[in-house]
Amino acid sequence: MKSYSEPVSLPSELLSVAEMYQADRLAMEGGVSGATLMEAAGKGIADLIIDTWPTGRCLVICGPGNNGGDGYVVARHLTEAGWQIDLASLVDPEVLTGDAALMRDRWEDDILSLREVMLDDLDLVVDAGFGAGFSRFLESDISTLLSRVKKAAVPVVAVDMPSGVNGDTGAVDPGAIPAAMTVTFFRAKPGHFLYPGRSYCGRLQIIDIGIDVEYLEEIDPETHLNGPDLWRDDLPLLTPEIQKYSRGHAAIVGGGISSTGAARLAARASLRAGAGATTIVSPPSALMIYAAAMEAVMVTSIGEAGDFADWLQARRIGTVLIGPGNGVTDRTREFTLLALESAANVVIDADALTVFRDDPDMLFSLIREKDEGEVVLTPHEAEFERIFSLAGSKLERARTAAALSGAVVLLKGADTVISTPDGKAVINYNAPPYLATAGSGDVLAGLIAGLFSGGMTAFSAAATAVWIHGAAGNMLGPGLISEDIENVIPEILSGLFREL
Ligand SMILES: NC(=O)C1=CN([C@@H]2O[C@H](COP(=O)(O)OP(=O)(O)OC[C@H]3O[C@@H](n4cnc5c(N)ncnc54)[C@H](O)[C@@H]3O)[C@@H](O)[C@H]2O)[C@@H](O)CC1
Ligand SMILES: Nc1ncnc2c1ncn2[C@@H]1O[C@H](COP(=O)(O)OP(=O)(O)O)[C@@H](O)[C@H]1O
Ligand SMILES: [K+]
Repeated sequence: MKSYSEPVSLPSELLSVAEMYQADRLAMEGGVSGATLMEAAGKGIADLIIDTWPTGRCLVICGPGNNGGDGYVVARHLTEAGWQIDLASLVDPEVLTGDAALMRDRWEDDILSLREVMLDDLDLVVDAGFGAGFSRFLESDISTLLSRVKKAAVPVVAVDMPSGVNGDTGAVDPGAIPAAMTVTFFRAKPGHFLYPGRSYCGRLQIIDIGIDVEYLEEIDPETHLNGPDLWRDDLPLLTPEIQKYSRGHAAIVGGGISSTGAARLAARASLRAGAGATTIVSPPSALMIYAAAMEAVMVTSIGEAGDFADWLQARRIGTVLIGPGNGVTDRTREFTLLALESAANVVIDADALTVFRDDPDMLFSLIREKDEGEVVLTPHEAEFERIFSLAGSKLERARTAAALSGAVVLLKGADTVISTPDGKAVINYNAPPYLATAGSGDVLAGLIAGLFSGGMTAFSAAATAVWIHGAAGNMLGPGLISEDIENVIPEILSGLFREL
């Protein structure tokens, strides 16, 4: 199974299953019948198949609902185009109702039962078993058929969702099989982009079936795919009068003598992302290491927590990043609390999250009480688990965590989710697996600090940083190490600024 494919440009709105049904309803109220939508859906899929594969023999698997209805339409159009079609129903076709029953009636050829399905000499399978309406689990006769399809190694085209993949959560039934292509309608769903669902979709195609884009205004979707359209206008623009401190001064709290790399990576990324100045706050014992290693990044030595608070104020620090390589220590904890009490924006990463594992509520109440400045939390799954014990999809967990903590929560991974406390969320999809390398999270945290310093909001800074990080991963490709990432930031930023 191919687990990573190069990103393509797609509409940014993601609709939950309920929002998709709402779009469907609005279209019907607007005068487009359900049968017209279904006909357009099936015809659109058949056209894509005809454009992609040479004419051959295809098995269309039809389920009990409207996803199955789409399957009957695909079968009819492929037949008209000269394909040889076997059509099998997962249920007694008599149980179909509404538009699906209508499309079944327009199918003039045989309908096979599961037992009658032959998989020899097939060129393609169309999976129109279950789509948006899938719930519970795949029954064994269906799983058995799907596993036979998988064994036959025939390419599968999934209608809307691969059967067994949840459109809201990306959860996958053990009986589901990966598609070569998934064709969905109007707008994609979170389950197309959240793992493991994403790796079952193959190439995702979104087709227009006659639902007016104007309905998006009424639906007002809360989830988007991450991309420049969402935050390009927030990028900090430089004017001729600008000077370094008006571009923002970021402080990166550094760790002790044996773990200085993380803060160094973060500090350089912060400068690259646009902080006018960046200073590493070193424990006195490690000062020489930081000082010898850094050029443009400044270094200061602070031992006592009280001195840290005074320094933040005196140097008018706009953004503090704390956590990378800091150690799960009293110092990390005290400095985090002081940063939250200051007027600065705060990015809390790595050890500065873990250090609150026994009393996360204390952290959250300080974040919620913070007068000035915003907060971003950047946990990977294990760190997230330590401070939030939440069940549900990655999207639900990030949303709930943001609401609970009062911070923007950035839950890392191949499908990083970023959510605001009021539930606005993005799913990132441009990050290649080359980024799974030591220190890449430190660079990400530094990018957020730099963008935050430049004046972006917490949500925009987080979303922009994750997208730039992903773009860097794609530019660098195999062999990437975290030190490389900063080198391609200027080129990526130039591209973004050119589009302004
Ligand atoms: N929303 C839209 O705009 C459009 C939707 N269309 C199609 O309609 C689909 C949604 O239709 P439905 O709401 O009928 O949903 P589905 O056809 O995806 O599935 C629902 C049916 O499957 C049954 N079912 C669900 N989980 C099951 C399980 N584990 N085992 C056995 N049976 C199960 C349900 O009882 C119901 O009969 C979409 O995926 C799409 O393919 C298209 O026709 C075009 C327009
Ligand atoms: N398989 C993957 N595909 C894409 N991005 C990934 C993958 N695994 C990790 N990443 C990204 O790499 C970064 C790793 O961060 P983190 O886990 O904090 O590592 P570290 O602590 O070594 O810096 C995160 O931004 C994460 O989203
Ligand atoms: K399907």
